[in-house]
Amino acid sequence: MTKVQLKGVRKEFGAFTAISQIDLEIASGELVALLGPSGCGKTTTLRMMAGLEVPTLGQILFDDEDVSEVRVQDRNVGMVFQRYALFPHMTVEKNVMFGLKVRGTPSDEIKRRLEEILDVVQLDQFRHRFPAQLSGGQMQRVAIARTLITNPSVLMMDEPLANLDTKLRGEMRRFIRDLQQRLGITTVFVTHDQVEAMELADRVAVIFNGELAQYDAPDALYQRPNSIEIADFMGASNIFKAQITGGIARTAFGDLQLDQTVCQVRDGSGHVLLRAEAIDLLLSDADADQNLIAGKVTGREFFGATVNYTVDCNGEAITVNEQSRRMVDVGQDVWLTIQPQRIWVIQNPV
Ligand SMILES: Nc1ncnc2c1ncn2[C@@H]1O[C@H](COP(=O)(O)OP(=O)(O)OP(=O)(O)O)[C@@H](O)[C@H]1O
Repeated sequence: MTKVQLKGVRKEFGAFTAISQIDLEIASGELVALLGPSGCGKTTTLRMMAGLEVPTLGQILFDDEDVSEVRVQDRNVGMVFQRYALFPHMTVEKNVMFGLKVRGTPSDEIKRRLEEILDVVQLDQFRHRFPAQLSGGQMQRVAIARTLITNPSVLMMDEPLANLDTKLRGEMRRFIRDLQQRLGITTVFVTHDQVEAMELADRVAVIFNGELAQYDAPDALYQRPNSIEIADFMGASNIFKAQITGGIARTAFGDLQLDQTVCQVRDGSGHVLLRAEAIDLLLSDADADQNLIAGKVTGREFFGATVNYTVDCNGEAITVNEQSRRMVDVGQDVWLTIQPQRIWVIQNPV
């Protein structure tokens, strides 16, 4: 298990700066997702960790040792890409063994590792098949096995599930998470999918425009984003302007009592973030005595297990998400309520 650190890392391609400066520490055995929109610099960051790109400035350390100048083949990292890059003319087991063969590993050692790894990735029954005879998920498991058999100290995955359909992606996420936890291998995973990052990672590094915008555990990132851009990127639908005065947020639809142990606010302007699933929708105002907002349902989207309501509250459209145990009709007058500790405030800089 290896600890990975990036210290003041910058990457320029000619006159273009892809990464302005990144400091990041990945603990030994941790799974970290690099998350961000297309072109933000995720792959460049991963490639620098792997040794496929040399940083223009800064250092990359593996277990406190500077590896910035160490070549990719000497860094002992395992790479898995979106495209599986399997050898089409080789069977599963030949593909998996390939890395050890070219290293000249003794054949009995290769055989022992092969059995171990085919068992780990549950590919034993497919060992004599060719890549064309496998599903996308199976091919990706071969690609992972081929990397793991070389015993890398760090596993690096660049959008490995991007080619798979939604259901298979879900299965593969659980597979990768299980595998990573069983092996305890330090893993860096590039994705532009927020849900994937949150489901898989111990911590998520959000990269915007070549900078680390936030580095946190998934729940912290989701509940307590440190900017509106991050809140938006993490799928928040209810972000409203507010004026903060004495622990109260004044909004266009009314005053909201805040919990100052959750967000230490000072007086000034900013935005409140109300998670759609944290809001209760009431048909009468008798059930709540604080943070009560009057409104009218103007839209309903049914997703099966859950339903989204759009509620007009004094001209602001608030989204409420609840389980679809009941259905509230469009046009119905309602009240919304939210507990102070579920409100997050993003303040404008002074
Ligand atoms: N070899 C290169 N030469 C010049 N510019 C490059 C090179 N590699 C990457 N870039 C640029 O650096 C920026 C970051 O690219 P990178 O591939 O790291 O982004 P990304 O976040 O992984 O995006 P995506 O999700 O689309 O793969 C992009 O603007 C890209 O065009």
